[in-house]
Amino acid sequence: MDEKEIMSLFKSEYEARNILEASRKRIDEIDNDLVNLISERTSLAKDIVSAKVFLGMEIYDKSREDAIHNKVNKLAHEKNIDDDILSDIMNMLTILSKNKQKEILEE
Ligand SMILES: C=C(O[C@@H]1C=C(C(=O)O)C=C[C@H]1O)C(=O)O
Repeated sequence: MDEKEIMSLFKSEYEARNILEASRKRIDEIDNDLVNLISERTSLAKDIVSAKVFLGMEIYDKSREDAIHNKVNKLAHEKNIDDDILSDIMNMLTILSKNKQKEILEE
């Protein structure tokens, strides 16, 4: 999009400020949802690590993480999101889960 095209999107400064404010409000709501979802994902650690101990499995499961990365890579392409960045985010989520699983075993 060139600058001329962007400038034609709004009729006034007032309108542009309103769009900015409404978009930021929606981002705040989405961030809230994301944190709640991350918390829910991480809180599955107790059930997961308990089942793994019973089954004699390690906390780290490479094949499961590879499957998650493949799935998210496909979604990144479908949604036109940078796949390396989405992969980094998934890595962070798996670290949260593994750290929580370790913490539970140390209790
Ligand atoms: C949650 C698990 O434990 C680890 C964390 C994973 C995750 O956060 O998705 C996936 C595989 C494991 O390395 C699991 O095995 O499912």
